[in-house]
Amino acid sequence: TVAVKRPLPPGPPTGWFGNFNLPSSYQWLHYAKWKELYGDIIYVYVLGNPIIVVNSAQAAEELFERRSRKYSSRQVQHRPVRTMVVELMGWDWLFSSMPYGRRWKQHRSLFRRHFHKLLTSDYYSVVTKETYTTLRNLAHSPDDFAHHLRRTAAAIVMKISYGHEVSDKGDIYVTLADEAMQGLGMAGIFGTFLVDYLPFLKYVPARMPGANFKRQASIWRKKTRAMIDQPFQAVRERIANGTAIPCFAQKELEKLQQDVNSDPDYETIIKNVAGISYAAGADTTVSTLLSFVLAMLVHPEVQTRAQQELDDILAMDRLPTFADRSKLPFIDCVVWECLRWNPVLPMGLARLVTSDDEYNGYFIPNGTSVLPNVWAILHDADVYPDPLIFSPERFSDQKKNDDLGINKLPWPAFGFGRRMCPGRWLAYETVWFSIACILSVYSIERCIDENGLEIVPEVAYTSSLLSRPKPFKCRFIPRSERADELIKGTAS
Ligand code: HEM
Repeated sequence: TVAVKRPLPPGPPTGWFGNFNLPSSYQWLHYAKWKELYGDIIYVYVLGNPIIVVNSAQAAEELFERRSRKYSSRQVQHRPVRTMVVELMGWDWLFSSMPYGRRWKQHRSLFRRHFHKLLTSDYYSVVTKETYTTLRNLAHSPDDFAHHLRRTAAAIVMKISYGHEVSDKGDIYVTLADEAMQGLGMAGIFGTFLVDYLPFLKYVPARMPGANFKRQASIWRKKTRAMIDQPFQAVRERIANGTAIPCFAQKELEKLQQDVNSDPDYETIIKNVAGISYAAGADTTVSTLLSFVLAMLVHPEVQTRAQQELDDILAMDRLPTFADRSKLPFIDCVVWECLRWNPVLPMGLARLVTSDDEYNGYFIPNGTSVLPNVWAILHDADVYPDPLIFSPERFSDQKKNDDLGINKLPWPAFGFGRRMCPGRWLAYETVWFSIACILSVYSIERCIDENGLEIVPEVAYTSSLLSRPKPFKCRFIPRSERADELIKGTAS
């Protein structure tokens, strides 16, 4: 029999030399537009790199979930090489970018052992303490709300991973990690640097004209190493001098010391897993929280409704606890809508197909990079009516939604299948608790201009791999004298 050659999925035509430029900003919006022209899956061939963009939930489910065996890898030794980030900038310890295989599984299973859904209650006390600190910080310097929210997210993961108490300003490890992450944010979208497509460019000497990327990469590389080495080293030292604070790194290191048959590489795995919570967990959580603040300014009616729900349960006399969760369903809807409205990773994290495949009659070649357009999936108007509107109510009657086949919970914000975000339980609880606490004691209000008119901030997001609201201003005002007392009371 003669094999029938299937066509590649449709997509924009590439020039003779494969000289096609992918959109370099707000990719998700471009690809969502292309969906109207080319459909659910789009094929582009850029300088020898086949790329597929997945634009619908249905295609994402089929490929990433049902065919997860083929679609759960990131880069391998060939393409997409992500040469800039992984090889030149030293992010090889990040298991979110590891190829599917034994090494990734070792990392992921160690991570899961500490961040499993059933274990999130272990972290309630850390989340509560750090959120309370934020409530007080918001009273002292409300204009710095973005900084305070960031501190909460950073402090929670640093405490859990390293037992490190984050200081309010200029924390040593947070500063190190932020500097390293800045480079990742800039280089993180596949194809930002030409060297991603043409890996041999990595051999270009750094002195050469045009080799700016190499000089930049070596500066970033030092920061990347410091971020992963220094806080871990501090835990090792504390164990050695008997002052260890309970945390992920301490527990695993002590276990390792008692295990005579351990794999010598295991300490590296512990170190890598400790480092990833900050890399993957801090900015993602902050972005979601900033989306929440922005949404409250643009949709004050949502804030009123959420506060009504909180007041009915708490009578404005106490702060919420995790035990109140089941009685505050609207706060859950707000969290889901924050995750959907402007997803933190609008293009998810790229995957790699590890053998030839076929989808809907189209051929998908081995080695194709697969980019999930999470933004398009969560803004499909057939599934999320009025997708651009922030409307938590859409999630309030899941039974009715299921019957109508609409408003599915936006899990794609956390990715898909075997590589889905393993930190999602902690992330969700952190965001939920912050929102519940903030709204129970603060009113988030618009600033007033010189003519006494309210300023409605623009809903504008950055176009980086990790998208966050562009800076905006607002006011955090304690809702009452009792609210003020509750905020002060968190210090005790
Ligand atoms: C609202 C906050 C968060 C969002 C929206 C988010 C979203 C995501 C997404 C979209 C992925 C890629 C999944 C895929 O390829 O299908 C991912 C991966 C990952 N996330 Fe999160 N995340 C958040 C918070 C966290 C936190 C707090 C942690 C750690 C404590 C974390 C740890 C990870 C790790 C380790 C991976 C890599 C998984 C792998 O490749 O196997 N995330 N996250």
